[in-house]
Amino acid sequence: MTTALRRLRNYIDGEFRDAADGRTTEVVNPATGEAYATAPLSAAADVDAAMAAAEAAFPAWRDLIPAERQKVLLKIADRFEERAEELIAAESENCGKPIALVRSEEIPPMVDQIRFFAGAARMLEGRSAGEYMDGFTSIIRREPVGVCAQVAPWNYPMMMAVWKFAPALAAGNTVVIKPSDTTPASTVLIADIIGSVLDELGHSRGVFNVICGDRETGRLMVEHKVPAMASITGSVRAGMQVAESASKDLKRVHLELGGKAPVVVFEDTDIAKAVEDISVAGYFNAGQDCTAATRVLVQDSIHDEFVAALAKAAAETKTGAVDDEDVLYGPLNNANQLKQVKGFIERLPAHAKIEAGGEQVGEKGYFFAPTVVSGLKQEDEIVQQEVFGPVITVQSFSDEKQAVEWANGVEYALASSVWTKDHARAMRMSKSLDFGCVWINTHIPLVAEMPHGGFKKSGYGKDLSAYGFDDYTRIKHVMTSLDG
Ligand SMILES: NCCCC=O
Repeated sequence: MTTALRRLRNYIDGEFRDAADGRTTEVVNPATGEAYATAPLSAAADVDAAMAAAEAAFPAWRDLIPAERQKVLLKIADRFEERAEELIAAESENCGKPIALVRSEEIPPMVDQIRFFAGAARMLEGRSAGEYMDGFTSIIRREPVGVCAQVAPWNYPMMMAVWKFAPALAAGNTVVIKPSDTTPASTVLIADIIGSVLDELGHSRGVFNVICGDRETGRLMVEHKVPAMASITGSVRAGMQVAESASKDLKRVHLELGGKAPVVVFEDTDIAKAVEDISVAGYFNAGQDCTAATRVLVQDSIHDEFVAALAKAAAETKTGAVDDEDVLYGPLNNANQLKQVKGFIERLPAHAKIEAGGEQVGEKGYFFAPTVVSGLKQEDEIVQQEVFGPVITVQSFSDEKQAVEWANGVEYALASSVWTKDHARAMRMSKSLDFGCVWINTHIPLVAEMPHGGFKKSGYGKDLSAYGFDDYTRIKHVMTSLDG
């Protein structure tokens, strides 16, 4: 007996709609490998409709006093809490994520982040107004950018949607957001939540629109004439395409494109604590995290002890069913990602050694074992490229200079960490590490008040924080004559 697939829809101007031409894609639960829903495969007509709704809603939303936008965001945050179990269920089915961890690790920060941006809505800053030429006063207006086209990734579909819509709406922009084609369910649910709040508080539902679809849909959004800004979290390849498309009409671009975080462990570190924290930061969310503690560089004097402890921690780490509370992570997000991760392992050079894991787990779904690979060289593919799977690589370094050179010797530059009891060394390393974030004796925590974003091929623009908020605004100089 076949069960009917649930039908997800776009959310445009306050209405749930199928794609105009009726095309759909199947949405697969990665824990089972089975389709559970269909989602629209949106094309130009759908993108036009969503952009038109966001464009029509923009003037009224822009012109609200910030306190009114704050009220909307605070209510959205409350509603996220009230409907948390629905969000958790959707996200867990989207991604195969352990239910208990979505509840404890995703819902509270998301709610906090929305509340942070609700506050930011009332903190639109400009530098001092004043007389910079005799007889004239200059002031700064900080304004929203306009309609924002936003493309979210599949690793944290709900949270990345929050990182995009919350600062954009707080600053007075309107939004058209596209979830990944593998994970649309939680974003469609978010549309229901935001739409109902907008309605209750008397605002146009066109302020927030969701378009489901694939890369081509994303391209149509970015190239569309309406949005003033394109924001994407995704691969370097996707980011470069967005930057190129956006350059045709000089749209503002905001890119978060992944990482290859070095985890630099010096010989004076507390090995047991470092191993415990690094294995959680490397395997959480199946390593599908752009800041994952994926690339360990360990000082040669403690290398063997450290690798043995890391391999033991990997063997004790559990992946499995969404309702198993002992599980640290679920499956890889999709069949293609499983193939990618397997490919990295299959192509390992002869000098590499698999210390733990290295294979798929179970026959159903896309689970992969917690893996440790040692004996690697700086130029190896698995050291240079983002694996986005539960794989921690280990290299052995001799001194601080070599550690810095290897840590910085990749094209990504999002996050990093240094592990040492020597404060001066930690401070020297935090200056030398060429990454958007340096953690000291920890790895992966983030807070709404601090920026998340990288350098080099990790992209540009910040998420979270007042810096992220500013990215969704533009500044205008107004100069007035004092002669009347
Ligand atoms: N830990 C959150 C990282 C966001 C991007 O993957």
